[in-house]
Amino acid sequence: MTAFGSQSMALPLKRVIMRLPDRVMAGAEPDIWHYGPQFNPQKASQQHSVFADLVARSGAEITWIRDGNDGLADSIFTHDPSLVTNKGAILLRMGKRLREEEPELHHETYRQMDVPILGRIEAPGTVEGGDCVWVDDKTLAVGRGVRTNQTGIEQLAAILEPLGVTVLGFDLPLWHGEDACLHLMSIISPLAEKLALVHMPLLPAAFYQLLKERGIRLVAAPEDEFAASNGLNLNVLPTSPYEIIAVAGFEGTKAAMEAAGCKVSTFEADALCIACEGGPTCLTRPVWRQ
Ligand SMILES: NC(=O)NCCC[C@H](N)C(=O)O
Repeated sequence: MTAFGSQSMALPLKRVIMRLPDRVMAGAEPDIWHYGPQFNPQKASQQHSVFADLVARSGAEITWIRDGNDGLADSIFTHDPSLVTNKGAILLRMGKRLREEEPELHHETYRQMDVPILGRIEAPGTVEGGDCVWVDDKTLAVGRGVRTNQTGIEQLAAILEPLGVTVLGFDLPLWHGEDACLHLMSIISPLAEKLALVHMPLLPAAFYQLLKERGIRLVAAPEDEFAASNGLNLNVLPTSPYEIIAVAGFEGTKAAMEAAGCKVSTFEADALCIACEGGPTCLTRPVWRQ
């Protein structure tokens, strides 16, 4: 069995699931997928390859989902179709209909890795991984919005209850509408156990209060960079506490993380992340953090 277990957002990343964009994004129609004008599949592939090198150089092992011509362009955002706990993986159910086949790809990958399946979200429930944030190893915050609904949150809570994990739902705003992607992870990225980068204006107030109560220090990302990046300045990946991978070009956000003690590596991602509404966190499904 492959080692697994991940009830933290920032412990050293040992293994992730990723998917190559080269074939699955090749024919993607931006209007169908809600991708922006910077979308360019060849450039996206090159940028993904630079990002994958950064992940590999951090010491994390990458398990690749099988490549193919299935046209599931968003399946490169492997953070979303499943969640991994210390007792196994949970197959989620996507709120974006174009993504509904993706949890089965993850199922196949976990079978190959011999990672047990702890449970799955069933219709009419929906939960996307980008809406799930481990506040600590016994508390999972979940954003209730366009992608994740109340039924899904209740199913997730029932699956996690035997592990002693409390699931807390927080309402997200509609922001840019139901076709756009706004996950809870679009407005917070943990940087270390007690440190997180946030876009303060969109944080659910009760979630903000919970973070404060738990002693988590919040680093506010510059608001103009959030607007300029479509929120992707904030979607950063800790490969270890204080070791961060971020999208290039957002110097204020980088400086804010550095001032909080982080070491930040960047990669160009206009055609990949900014165009397709998913950043470094979204491109990885952590399977093992320890
Ligand atoms: N966790 C994330 O924020 N994932 C980003 C997913 C982007 C993808 N284009 C989507 O709309 O689902």
